[in-house]
Amino acid sequence: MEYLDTSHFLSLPRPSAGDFHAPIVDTTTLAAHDFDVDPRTGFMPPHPPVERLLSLEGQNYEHWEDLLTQACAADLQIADKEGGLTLEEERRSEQWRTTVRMATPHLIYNPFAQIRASTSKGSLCPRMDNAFLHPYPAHLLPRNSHSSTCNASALTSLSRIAASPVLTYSDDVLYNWGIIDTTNASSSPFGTIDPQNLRVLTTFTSTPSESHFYLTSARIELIGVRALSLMQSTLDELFVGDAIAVRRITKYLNQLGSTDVSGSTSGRGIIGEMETELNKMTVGCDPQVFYEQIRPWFRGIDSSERRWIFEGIEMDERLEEPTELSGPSAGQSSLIHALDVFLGVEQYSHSRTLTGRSSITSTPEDERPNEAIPEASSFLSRMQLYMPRHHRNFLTHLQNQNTKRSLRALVFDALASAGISPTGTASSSTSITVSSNSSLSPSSIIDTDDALNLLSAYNTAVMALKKLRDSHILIVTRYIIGPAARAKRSQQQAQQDDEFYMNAEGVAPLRGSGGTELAHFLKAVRDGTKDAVIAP
Ligand code: HEM
Repeated sequence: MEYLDTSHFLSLPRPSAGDFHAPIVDTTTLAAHDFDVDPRTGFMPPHPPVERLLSLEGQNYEHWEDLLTQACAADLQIADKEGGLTLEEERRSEQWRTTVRMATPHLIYNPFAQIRASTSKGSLCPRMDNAFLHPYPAHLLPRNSHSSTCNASALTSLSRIAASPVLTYSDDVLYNWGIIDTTNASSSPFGTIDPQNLRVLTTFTSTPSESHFYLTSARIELIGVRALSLMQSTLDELFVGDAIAVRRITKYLNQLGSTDVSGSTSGRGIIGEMETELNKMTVGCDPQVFYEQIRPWFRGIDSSERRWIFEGIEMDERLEEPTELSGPSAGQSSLIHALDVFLGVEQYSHSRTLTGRSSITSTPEDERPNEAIPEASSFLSRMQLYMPRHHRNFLTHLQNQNTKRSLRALVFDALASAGISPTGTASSSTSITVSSNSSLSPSSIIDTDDALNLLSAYNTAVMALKKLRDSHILIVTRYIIGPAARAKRSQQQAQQDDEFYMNAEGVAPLRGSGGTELAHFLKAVRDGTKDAVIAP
């Protein structure tokens, strides 16, 4: 590279974790691996994450691993569990915290190295934070608050790269798996990892329900690999933008969303397969176990009832108390967001106004911290902070592609080209006036059938996504809203009709681990998805 001028784009450094906020143009190629998206495993790493990180770049992580192993062995319990902690449980959790306090001043935690290793190992420190935090009994807490063990250097560095010091979806799902039968590691018909051959590495509760909860998401990620591949093919065809491209894109969209697809393993489109897998949550994850034992471990600052305290923060004046720390949520999955962006649905489903937070709870403007992404960001933008950096870049890239050549614009342009207005009225002339910024190539003429087929395939894919969200709402109802309502109104008979709870009055707004007022938020996202359907 020495012969290139320093201002040549190939000479520009690739943005590193530390340069996240630096104004450097990302000149990396558009190859999938630059975004840590593997053609066989998508957002999951192609190889099983290392189970025990001993050292990385000359730094020893064995002590951190030991502390985590000790936390698992101590069978730590959530402090505000039903009936509270027993004295023995309290003693065990305090003993472990003391070990952490004594050890951490001597342990170096380098989040930069950790994040570079993220494709092979989920972050240790965030999982430790949650283990430190949630078993803390109220009467032992300073100022009756939670406390976190994130040390000074970790907080400084993490805030610079806008990564979360608490647990994220990628820690729980993307980098928290191993293979059950290693002789059968790639037996999937699609040449990816067999979704049924996965096991979970670390859980908080050691319950099969918690493992099943993570594995369901992991399996959905693996099904989604084929969706990513169709997106890639569609983007290639969008670049061509002629009549053949329109027909090919129609085929790809049918594979994505149709209910009757030849060659599909389930007879459903890929989004339908993802929905089927989502519904299998009920097969191995018990709603009551989830609500009472698992979910409390996922609380973030914005879904906690108690304020968090960051031990040691006062020892470094450069540190600011984080205000944006949501708990892990599949809302942090890049896959569903990618589908939203690709289909051009996100402007409806995740509009800027859809923050997931009520006006009552949002921080007044003059008290807002100076963050890269402001408090009033949409849920989608906020959740991107919790994604691995390359995946976040992938979504940004997809969004940038949309401003140049969007699938949704192609549907409108193909209809216009065929003389059909999106409201269904055929124009008197079938001649085409291709505007200079049309998604179609200048000499392309799209006939009526092709345009209508494209419209139908597009709408079907959007409706498949809406249907996935319908099922998700039912899952959330079964796993959170129902148990919460039952807990609150235990004297009343459990209501059979799940949808009832979504509409029930008098039930205080429940918060998701992403900090949203979940019932209102999820319905708004689902309805927004439906609004993206283009009327034929
Ligand atoms: C027991 C299972 C599940 C529960 C209880 C649950 C709960 C929630 C909640 C409460 C939210 C609102 C955001 C927040 O505050 O966290 C949410 C959002 C979300 N969840 Fe789940 N979830 C579950 C499983 C899944 C799975 C397996 C997926 C993968 C497809 C998923 C995908 C999403 C997405 C994409 C969002 C963002 C909203 C949207 O775009 O529709 N969830 N989830």
